[in-house]
Amino acid sequence: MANRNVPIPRRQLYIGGEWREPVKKNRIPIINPATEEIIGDIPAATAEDVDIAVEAARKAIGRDDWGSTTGAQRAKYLRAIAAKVLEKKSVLATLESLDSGKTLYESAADMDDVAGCFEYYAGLAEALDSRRKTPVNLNSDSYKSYVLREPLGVVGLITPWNYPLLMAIWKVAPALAAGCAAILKPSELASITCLELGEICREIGLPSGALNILTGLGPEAGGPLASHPHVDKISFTGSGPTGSKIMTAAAQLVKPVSLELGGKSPIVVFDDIDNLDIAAEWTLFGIFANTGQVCSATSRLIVQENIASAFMDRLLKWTKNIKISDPLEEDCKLGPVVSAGQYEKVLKFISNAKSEGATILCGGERPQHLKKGYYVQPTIITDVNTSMEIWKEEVFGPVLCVKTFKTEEEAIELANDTKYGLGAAVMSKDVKRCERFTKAFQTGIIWINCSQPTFNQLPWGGKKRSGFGRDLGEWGLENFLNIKQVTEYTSAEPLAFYKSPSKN
Ligand SMILES: NC(=O)C1=CN([C@@H]2O[C@H](COP(=O)(O)OP(=O)(O)OC[C@H]3O[C@@H](n4cnc5c(N)ncnc54)[C@H](O)[C@@H]3O)[C@@H](O)[C@H]2O)C=CC1
Ligand SMILES: C[N+](C)(C)CCCC(=O)O
Ligand code: NA
Repeated sequence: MANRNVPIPRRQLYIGGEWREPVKKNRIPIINPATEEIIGDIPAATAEDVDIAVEAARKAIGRDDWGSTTGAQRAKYLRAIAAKVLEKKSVLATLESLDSGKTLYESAADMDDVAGCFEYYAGLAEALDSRRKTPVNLNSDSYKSYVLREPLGVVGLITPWNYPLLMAIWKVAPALAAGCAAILKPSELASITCLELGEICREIGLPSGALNILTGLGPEAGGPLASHPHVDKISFTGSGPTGSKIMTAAAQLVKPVSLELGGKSPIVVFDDIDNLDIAAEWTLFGIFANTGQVCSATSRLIVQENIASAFMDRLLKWTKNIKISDPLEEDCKLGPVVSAGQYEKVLKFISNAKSEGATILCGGERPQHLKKGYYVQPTIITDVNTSMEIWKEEVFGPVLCVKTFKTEEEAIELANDTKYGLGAAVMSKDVKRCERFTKAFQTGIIWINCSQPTFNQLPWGGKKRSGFGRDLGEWGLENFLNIKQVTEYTSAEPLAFYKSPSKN
């Protein structure tokens, strides 16, 4: 077992390059979901602190040490942060697991991804220097033009608890690469590693105010950020209802938002797959990785009828093999869900499915051997119909629901039978069929013969109620740029639109 005695640092808000006590001095307890124990606390920001942080961010943009940097200069900061994250990887990963219940293996992988994301956007920041000013040919003798890509300004980044540091970095790295000054508001359920990012920024000497970190409750800290008149954009990842509130607040000021909001993604398995075990493992990974707390989790299995019984048999055998334990134990593959609230919510979804007539094929309860902690067994639910809650609503827990199909048309209809549109997976060795599904799936992310692999280079986001806008890739950077056209009149001739007074 990893060292669970890693001390939990007691931090303040990170504003203007310094640790600063919240104006109202409130703090929120940190709960370890594996033990239900309070292991520390985080500062709770309110509107007063948001004002101070926005001011610090605006100052940073006005100062040469941040506001006049080239992409290449900012890339140096991003690379220094990446190196620090790797240097502190083992402590950061342990803190992430203690705070969120994520398995240590997954937390460590997240820290590699965090460093990789900073490195990736360091490259894009450098490349931005040659793209900063693009001449545009107007086919005109009288006008000359160019287009500038500039930092958008002060941006608010509101992020969830399921990948606490990684989801923050998907926004922080491109925002800093673009030259924005950012205010990060992580989830109150898991903020430790985001506060440690503040310490890293201090250590590497990131110019003050370029990144500010405000922990606190959603309505008290996130709300004032979303409605702040001097915040130029909000980028949000989290639940649909909160996304809707943020969009409403931002709409009052016509503030742009990008929203990445959950899903109910399908995985369609065809009878032509060569290997049931390979497909079964991807299906498992698609719903039980991170204990199912993944916005893109493929939580609806749609399997061809003639292989359904064989496939479900394999799936059950694989599921029985998942080690459920304290997330710091070696080989743990399923930890607790993040909080008491999430635990109650997941169990309620399961009991509602039962009362609506579905069958709990496996799991559905707390594991016998774990008396404390917010643990839920990996759960597979069959005899599901499309009017059931379990088919329609995002559980955000280790719960897979299953339906069978006969024809391709039926599979597509089932796959798209959702208000969400984030991800979708198809498992088949028929290349043409996979192409047909790629076109038919109404989502922003398509996985063929896999589920969940994610790369910094690729756009991440959805359609329908899964939101709009894209994180990652060049699209992630564009989120934080203002496109400015500059047009110059170069002719010596007058405009000659009005009657000239000199001719009176
Ligand atoms: N799509 C995704 O990646 C995620 C989906 N969820 C889903 O959402 C459900 C609820 O989880 P929560 O932690 O409550 O998610 P949430 O969407 O409420 O929280 C996400 C972030 O928004 C902030 N927030 C909350 N209310 C706000 C407001 N009025 N104004 C501004 N910011 C606000 C939170 O403090 C947090 O930083 C989960 O059970 C899960 O189903 C949760 C986290 C991530
Ligand atoms: C793809 N993965 C699992 C690394 C990240 C998913 C992001 C999310 O849940 O919002
Ligand atoms: Na926690």
